Amino acid sequence: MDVRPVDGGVTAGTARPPTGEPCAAGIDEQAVFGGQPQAVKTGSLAMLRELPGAIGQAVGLLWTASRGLTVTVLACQTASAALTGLGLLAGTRVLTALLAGGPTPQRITAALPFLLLVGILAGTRGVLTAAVGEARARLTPRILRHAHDRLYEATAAVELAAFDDPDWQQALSRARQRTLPALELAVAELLAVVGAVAGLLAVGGILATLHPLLLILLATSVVPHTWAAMRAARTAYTGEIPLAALYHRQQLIGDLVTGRPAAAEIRAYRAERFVLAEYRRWAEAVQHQRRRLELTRTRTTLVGRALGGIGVLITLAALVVLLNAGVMPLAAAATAVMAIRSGQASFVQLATTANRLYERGLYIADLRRFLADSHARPHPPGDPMPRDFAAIRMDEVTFRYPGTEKPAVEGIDLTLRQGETIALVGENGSGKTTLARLLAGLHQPTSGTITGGPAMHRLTPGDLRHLVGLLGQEPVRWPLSVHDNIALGRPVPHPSALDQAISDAGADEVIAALPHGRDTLLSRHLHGGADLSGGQWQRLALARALYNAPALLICDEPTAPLDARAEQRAYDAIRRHGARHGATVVLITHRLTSVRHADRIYVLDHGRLTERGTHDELMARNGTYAHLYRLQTTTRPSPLPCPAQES
Ligand SMILES: Nc1ncnc2c1ncn2[C@@H]1O[C@H](COP(=O)(O)OP(=O)(O)OP(=O)(O)O)[C@@H](O)[C@H]1O
Repeated sequence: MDVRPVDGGVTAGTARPPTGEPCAAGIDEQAVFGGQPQAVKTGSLAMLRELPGAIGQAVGLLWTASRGLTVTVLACQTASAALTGLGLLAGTRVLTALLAGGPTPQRITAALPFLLLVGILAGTRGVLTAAVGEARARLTPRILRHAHDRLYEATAAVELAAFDDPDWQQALSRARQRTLPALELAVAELLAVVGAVAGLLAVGGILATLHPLLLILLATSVVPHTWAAMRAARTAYTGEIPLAALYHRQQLIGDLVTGRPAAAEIRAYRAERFVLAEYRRWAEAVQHQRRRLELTRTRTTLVGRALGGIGVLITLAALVVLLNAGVMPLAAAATAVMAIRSGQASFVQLATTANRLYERGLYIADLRRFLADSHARPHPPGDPMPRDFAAIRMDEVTFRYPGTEKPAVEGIDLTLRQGETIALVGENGSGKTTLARLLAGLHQPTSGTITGGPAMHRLTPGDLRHLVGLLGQEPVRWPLSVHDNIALGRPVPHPSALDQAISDAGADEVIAALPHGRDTLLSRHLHGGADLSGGQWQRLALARALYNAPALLICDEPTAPLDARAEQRAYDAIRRHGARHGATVVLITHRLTSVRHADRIYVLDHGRLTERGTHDELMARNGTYAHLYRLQTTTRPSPLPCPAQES
């Protein structure tokens, strides 16, 4: 029994593709295919055991998509196979009539009704096949839509921490890349399995009626074909795991070569030859793997066909013996030959498609596991918080990202009062963004408590949207209209909210220059769309953060891409927002001249709060803050006047 992985990786022991040859020169297979995949049994016995479950899953999917169409499609497929059997029986009657004694016109006349029946059966079968095709064409998009819906719904509802969990990320990528395409194929394969089983039953019935020995002859002739078909299908599946991983790498590089984001840098660094060489390396590995798979498949099929030929010879010889012995009439023998050939085709179809359907079942089970895992990690719901809050208090808060040992922030004690402006400063990686996300309730502490504030675990997502505005370092560039980029589907808090947010953020100048104003689509990939510079996007993002008049405004490096005038205007807007709405502002920036008038400044070092106080207190203390501040103000001039200096 084979034990194979199914999640895009292979175990160290099975890292090599099926032939056991190396993957391709210069490619580290372990690095490509992954580390600790989950092993799944895909041997023949396992397949036979698990197949009913896989069929049940596929039928369940069809049933969910449409009960009526499911019944139609399965009934038509079964009826179509039954008609094949009836056609064979009618054919026997035609042959019997034609081979009987008497004048030819009389024999033809006797055969005519059966000939007509053969024609009618063939025609009806054609209609049923068309009906199956039609029902399938209507079912498949429904199934895909349903599965996509559930995947996106579960992903949108999952807690933020899941995105930092490599296991969840891998499961998501597997579900998107492999399960969804597999669903479409599973529908076709389920129908093929049903058709093959019904066809086999019909053929088996006919052969048993003609002579029970014919059933054994059928089995003799199909075993080699069936073995080859199953083996080829399994080879394809196991070989596609490394192939998918290699193809993914090829695509990543291919996207860099053909995509706009990397185009300038590739040219500036003269990296054209390097990226092309890298692309070719992966493309060659993909080609190599494909060739190997094809070779194995061809060899297996050849062996199967050769052995199948021997089986057919044995069958024919046995039929001749039966004829000679007078056990079977000639017409029955001719029908037996046709029935055996039809049975062979059904067997091979059954072996191939059942094997594939089982494999699709593995992918579908992946999706189910992913959905279950995602549903187990929802945005924690809770009691709605009042729109205003008196304070947010953190006690001994520690947070570790999933799969990491070292805490990103550790032992944080901090109280943030309504209407205050605080600043988080510290070197790269010291934990500022993580702490801000904890304050916003986007992460839950690994240990310690956050109370009194708009922590997401105590709020529904809808409540949170009223409380927190988040202006990040790299705001999302939604390929939507300017209006939607700012409002993001949130209800209008007051009639002039949009105008005010746009004007406060300095986005009015940006919008004025766009061809369709607020209706302009912001993506050059869309017809009639426009794109913005980094600073212009940032102004829209500030408008997005201010739009809903949040009680807690978190600004993480809000002005890095802005020009001096826009930076000044942005800080003015943030300050004005705090004053107008009594909002609390958390400011994260490396430009220390911008934070000196904050109510309190917190200094983070390796995830711990090491200093806290006003600018003057921290300067007097002469610690890290004072050192960093002097470094900035003495070695290079401040890029702009401190916004607070003006007020
Ligand atoms: N998604 C993540 N998964 C694992 N570790 C992370 C993740 N994001 C951040 N970290 C780690 O957490 C620590 C704190 O990161 P954080 O982004 O909070 O720092 P920061 O002070 O905001 O840095 P910067 O000034 O560079 O923006 C860093 O050591 C970082 O490597």
